[in-house]
Amino acid sequence: MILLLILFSLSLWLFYELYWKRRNYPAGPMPLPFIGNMLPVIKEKPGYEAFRKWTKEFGDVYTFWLGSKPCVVISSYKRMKETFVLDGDTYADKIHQPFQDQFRGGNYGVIDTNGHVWSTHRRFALSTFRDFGLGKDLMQEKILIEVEEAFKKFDEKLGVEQEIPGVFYNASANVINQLIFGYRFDASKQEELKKLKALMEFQETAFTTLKVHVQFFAPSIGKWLPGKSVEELLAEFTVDFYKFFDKQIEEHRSKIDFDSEESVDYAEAYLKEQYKKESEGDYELFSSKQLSNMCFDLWLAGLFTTHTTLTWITAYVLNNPEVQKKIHKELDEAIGSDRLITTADKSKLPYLNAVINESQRCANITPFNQIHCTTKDTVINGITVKKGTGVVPQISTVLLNEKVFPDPYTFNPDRFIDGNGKLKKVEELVPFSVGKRQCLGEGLAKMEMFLFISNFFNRYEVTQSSAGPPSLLKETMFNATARKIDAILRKRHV
Ligand code: HEM
Repeated sequence: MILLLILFSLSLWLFYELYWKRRNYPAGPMPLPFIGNMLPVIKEKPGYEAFRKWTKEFGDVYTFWLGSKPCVVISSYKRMKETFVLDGDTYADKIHQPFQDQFRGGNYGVIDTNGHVWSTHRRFALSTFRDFGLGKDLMQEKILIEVEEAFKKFDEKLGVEQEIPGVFYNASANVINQLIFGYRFDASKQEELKKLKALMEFQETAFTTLKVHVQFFAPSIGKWLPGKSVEELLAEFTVDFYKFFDKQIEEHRSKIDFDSEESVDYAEAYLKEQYKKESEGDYELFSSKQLSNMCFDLWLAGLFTTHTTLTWITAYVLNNPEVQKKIHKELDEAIGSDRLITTADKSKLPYLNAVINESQRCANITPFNQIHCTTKDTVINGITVKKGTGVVPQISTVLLNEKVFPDPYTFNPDRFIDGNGKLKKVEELVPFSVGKRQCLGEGLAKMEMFLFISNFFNRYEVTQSSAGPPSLLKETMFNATARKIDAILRKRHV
């Protein structure tokens, strides 16, 4: 009798897991109880192939189960445009995870917030960055200072093997810190930078343990596994970051001239807006806690992605020496000296821009992308999807779509060059995602990539180290981080 009862319960449970809970979602791969569809993604890191295979099998709208949570995946550019762009408001929210409130101290920041808080602070950050970039060209000025500082570092070891990503890392950290807090990590601030770098490295490795992965997708199982929990790791990693941001904010507050209209960095612009709002009686929207969370989001999102992409571009070029020859030929014809290249030169360098585009496509640094969620009941591909359902713009599948990018795993910048030798606009190049949540730092990132890469290859001939070309393997999940790269640099203009 007991055995029959167990069998009956088991059958009911399997019926629920394998059929009933899935019946109102777009068809997709069969999820396993507790872990959902994570196994194929983990098996073939960083997961591109699992998503491509499901797109071929189920089409460009299917359901992927993150543990026990359904997530509707949109995996073609056409459908992403119909949903995330043309019906953007319906897809603008983000899935809320309880641990976010815990480490942020509430519902703060821009990456994880929704509604009025999110839209106000996204708009404010964008307009502040736009003022720096367009009105005064402050952004380019700051980046070019870092280009020259990076040159000084590289020049110390000309002709011998040296590590490239570390220099790009410091340069990217200086750019984002200049924009947020108005200063760079010069010789007197190296200890500070070292500590922040250690925290970033901790973050990149600590969250890759089995326990964290399982806890994220199947919390009920994950919590029993040995090791540190997501909550413990987040507390450990974020506490010192927030200390750093709060210290900078307090220093700014003590020096600020609230009567001057001009602001030289984001923190100053924010504090002035806070002052204005408070004098109107609003103490909530521009709170101090929100400012430290904004700094957290901008600092981390801005540094990790840019540094990783700069490293990948170098890795792809080192693996393709003929590409570097073409870059040098174009630079010699269009620039012809070692003067600093600026954004005014961008249109003269279509091949270099094509190399950056192709590197971003191949680097494909967000294999899963962020999980959005629907703000109301809606219909996707004829299927009703309830308010609050997870939805992902699966950009990595679009970047590897062989109909748009034939032989998608081959690095071929020429696919972005048209018959007249001009840069081709390819809409499916979406490394910054699409729609209302599209990357907030896209303008900054594009400027950084162009100024660093054009000036780097204009100044140096870059050859591989004795270890050979850098590995292009991606072994981590969710963030396709680049490897260590050693190379030999020689000046091209002497
Ligand atoms: C090559 C560099 C970069 C790449 C490839 C990249 C890519 C992305 C992607 C894929 C998203 C998620 C979009 C979505 O939810 O659908 C995103 C969001 C975001 N990025 Fe970037 N990013 C880069 C650089 C930057 C920089 C330099 C900053 C900082 C200034 C930044 C700040 C942000 C923020 C704050 C968000 C969240 C936006 C929101 O939820 O409204 N990113 N980025």
